[in-house]
Amino acid sequence: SANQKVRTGRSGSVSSPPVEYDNAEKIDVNPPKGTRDFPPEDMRLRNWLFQNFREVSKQFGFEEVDFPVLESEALYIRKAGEEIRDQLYCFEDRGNRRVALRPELTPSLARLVIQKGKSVSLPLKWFAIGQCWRYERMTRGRRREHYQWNMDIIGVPDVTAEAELISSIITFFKRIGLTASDVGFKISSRKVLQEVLRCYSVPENMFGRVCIIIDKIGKIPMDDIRKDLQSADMSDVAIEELLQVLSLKSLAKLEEKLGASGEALSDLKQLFSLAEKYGYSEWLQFDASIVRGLAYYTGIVFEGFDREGKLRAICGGGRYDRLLSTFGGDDLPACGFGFGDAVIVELLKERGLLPELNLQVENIVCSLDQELQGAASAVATILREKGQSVDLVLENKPLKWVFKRAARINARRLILVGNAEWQKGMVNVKTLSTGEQLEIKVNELE
Ligand SMILES: CC(=O)Nc1cnc2ccccc2c1
Repeated sequence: SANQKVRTGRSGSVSSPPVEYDNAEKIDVNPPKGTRDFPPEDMRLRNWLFQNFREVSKQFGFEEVDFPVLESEALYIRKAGEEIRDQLYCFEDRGNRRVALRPELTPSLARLVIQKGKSVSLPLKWFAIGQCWRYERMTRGRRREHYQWNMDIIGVPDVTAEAELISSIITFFKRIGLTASDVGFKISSRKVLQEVLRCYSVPENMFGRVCIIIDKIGKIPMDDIRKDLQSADMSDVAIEELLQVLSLKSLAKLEEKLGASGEALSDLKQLFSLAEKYGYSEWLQFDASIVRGLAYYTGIVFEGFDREGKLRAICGGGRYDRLLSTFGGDDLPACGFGFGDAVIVELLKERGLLPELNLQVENIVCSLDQELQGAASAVATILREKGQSVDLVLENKPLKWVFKRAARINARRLILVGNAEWQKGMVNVKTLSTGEQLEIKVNELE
């Protein structure tokens, strides 16, 4: 804008020092493209969602962890052609470091596990709720940030860990009113893919890339999928065989295809039998086409979906036994999931399950004349020290205004501090729902 003195700072990608804004111009009061504010009513819903995430995590014995939203870009540079890489919110900071706003939480968790090294006893059961970022050309008008709930188990090689993680998500779904007829989980294992690729002697280092290509099935035309697979050194025969295996929806059919000896089948059989014991079999189905879009998964993968098929995946996760060594650490068996804050809210809206969350203040306290303002604040303090919430009227307002505010903030009681009563050490307490009015000694307020 005219008032903005553009400094002839250094050009290029190095982030330039802030420019001077002359605030005579009106600033844009909307948040940056693709981001959201959380005014009170939205913040109540977000807090309700996160409270449920937290309580389930606690119920499963997980400890909360957190990491910086800003990480070294190096954490996310994987060469498998992931979408998350194309959309990395990365830049060079003023110390010329390549940094990125985190697109996911798992790499930070892996970094912290390596940093903690031998000083932590396994298994680790950690959870985090954090804002994640992507930089998309706004042509797609999609959001550039969302919050993710992550739960990870580090140090357990068996599928008992995956079974426990799925159980925690089902517990969450049940808490917010969703049942197995609303949502389900598609389960597979990347070892299915691995066993097929080995049959056709596709080099191991193509594994991550092939997974990312397969994850695009249903999102881009099949011809492009085939072309991408050819560019990943796969023969046409191997491609057709792979696509055939990926269309399988029963473990019996998979066994016919791969034989009973592979790890893929034994992992899946064990997981489905554990599901039986947990009592959540009806929530799961085998679906060989599920690979998930992150290169580092190595075993079981799963995603939560809405059975009406209108929405994108609700959550997703899997085993990633090799991630730590890609950061130079010693490998540890690991599995986890990410659960975003967007699709779940769309689903709850669809199902009419959004909770009614109103501001609720117990008391509104106001003085009936100027010189009693101090008395009113003393009454507010007494109530607060008893653990009650108080909205103290801070200006000299007419009673009509006070009643209107009391209704808007949904106060249970109106406490009026008036001269005559105050002389007797009393206040006037009005229960707003019934209109009942009492004179009560200040020190008998509860
Ligand atoms: C539906 C939605 O908001 N998705 C979303 C929004 N922001 C992200 C940011 C980083 C990574 C994934 C993201 C995914």
